[in-house]
Amino acid sequence: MSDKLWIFDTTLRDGEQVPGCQLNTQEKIIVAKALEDLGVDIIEAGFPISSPGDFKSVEEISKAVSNPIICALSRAVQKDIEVAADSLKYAKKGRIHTGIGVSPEHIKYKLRSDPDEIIRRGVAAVKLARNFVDDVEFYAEDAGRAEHDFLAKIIEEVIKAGATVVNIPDTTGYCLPEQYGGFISMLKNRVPNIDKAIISTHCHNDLGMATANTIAGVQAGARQVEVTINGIGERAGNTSMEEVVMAIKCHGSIPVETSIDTPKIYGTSRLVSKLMNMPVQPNKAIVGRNAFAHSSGIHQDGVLKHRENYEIMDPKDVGVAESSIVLTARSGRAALKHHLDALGVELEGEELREVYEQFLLLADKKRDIGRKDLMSLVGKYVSDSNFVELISVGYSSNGNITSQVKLKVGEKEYSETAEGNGPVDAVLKAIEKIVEPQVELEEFLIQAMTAGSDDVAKVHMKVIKNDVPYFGFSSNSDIVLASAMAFVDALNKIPVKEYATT
Ligand SMILES: CC(=O)SCCNC(=O)CCNC(=O)[C@H](O)C(C)(C)COP(=O)(O)OP(=O)(O)OC[C@H]1O[C@@H](n2cnc3c(N)ncnc32)[C@H](O)[C@@H]1OP(=O)(O)O
Ligand SMILES: CC(C)C(=O)C(=O)O
Repeated sequence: MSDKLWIFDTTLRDGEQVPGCQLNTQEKIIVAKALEDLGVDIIEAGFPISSPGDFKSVEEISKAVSNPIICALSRAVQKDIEVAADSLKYAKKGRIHTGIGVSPEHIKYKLRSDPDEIIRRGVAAVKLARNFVDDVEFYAEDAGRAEHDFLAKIIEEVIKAGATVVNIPDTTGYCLPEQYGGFISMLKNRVPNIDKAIISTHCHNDLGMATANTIAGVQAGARQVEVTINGIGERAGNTSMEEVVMAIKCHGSIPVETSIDTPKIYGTSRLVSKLMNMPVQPNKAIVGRNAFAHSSGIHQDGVLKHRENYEIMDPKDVGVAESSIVLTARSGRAALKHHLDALGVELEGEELREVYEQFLLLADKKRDIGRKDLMSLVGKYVSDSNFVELISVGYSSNGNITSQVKLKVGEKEYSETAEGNGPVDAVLKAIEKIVEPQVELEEFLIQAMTAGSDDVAKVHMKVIKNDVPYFGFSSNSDIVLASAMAFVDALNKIPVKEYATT
């Protein structure tokens, strides 16, 4: 039987401490609802004493969200705790998170205090918070640099005072996994009443150890993890939720389970990144753009033969539709063939080898090769199916723009007219009317080849039919005609049998 691992999300508190990432109340509510939907157990919604805006956000999140516990942060200061309690008045389940620094540095230089006084203030803070809520979490700030004896003592005392969760933060991101796990084991072994509280991890990433330390903490007995989406947070950030959740999911040997609905991870990551205006680094584990992108030949061949050769998790499990095979100068024939097949160009043997040689010459010059490049490489191999034939294209403007299009589909000729917000739109709409069942136009790119007004327009188009993408290309000095030709080119890539109902 696995234990429950409580997921405490602090994206809206520690995550929001990232310079330039502050959110307004409405944006915080959007994130809080997404976190609820994702399945987090506790949302740390803010530090209410810090500003009227943060107070309001905690209040509004308490109203907007019903399943997770809503947590408000405070120092071990009477006013902070009273204000935190007030901000939680609408929460169905509210928690006050209070605490104080416990390392020699914090006690001496930050708080200008002594160990006995720190224990007294910690205990008083927990007792005061318990007057307002039953759920009180105590943080032993900078526990990662604390002395074991003192940490064990203060944790014992705050549990006696009523703390239901004890948080052991590696505030400065200093610990190595063995050391951090050692703190948790030490507390489990030495604090007589430790089983009366849940031990929580809160790790910072200053040495890139946040996830490793959190996992070490869980392996040593912590049953709550404090995490943020995309690992955002003060300085180098916090432990990233997606990493911890997926590490646990991938390693059945860690005897805990979470309530996170993992296919919602990617969407939540994008939402937070967009609202906080904070791009996700491309190589970020789980949610980075390249997390499931394979760019070198040996890996691509391996993935194409059997995905698990190079993937330890299914991208769908975290909400990424599929892995991608990116064509670069390090790609091999397997990857090239994979992309050509997707374009409907089936090459083998000598033909494939010939195109591969050309591909490498191009790939050495360009960083990555797109579909347009491929189409120009294989132009002579593309079958020129003319199932759909463009006979004529015209349009008139009389206030409204109306197109007239004549197409031959199979053996039959069709004429259609359509209105649009410009000639290109009107012409494409008329073609869409003729070509049943409908295709969906997903990408449409017009590029000028030179800079003159007599320029030739290059058009690239992607249409979707039955979830399969088809690409069309053309060039002409008449933009409207070039667009119609690219559309028809894409339609001709669709297998003829798909037009059976026409
Ligand atoms: C580890 C964490 O606390 S992470 C959260 C960090 N987040 C924030 O700091 C954002 C919110 N903070 C704020 O808005 C402000 O700092 C406030 C409202 C809390 C305090 O503002 P001010 O009263 O102007 O104090 P200031 O920020 O300059 O200094 C912090 C004071 O709190 C004290 N303090 C710091 N942590 C604690 C604590 N956990 N318990 C008690 N006192 C503390 C410091 O020693 C310092 O006191 P001093 O002025 O007597 O030396
Ligand atoms: C408030 C505490 C939990 C904190 O953010 C830290 O120690 O890093």
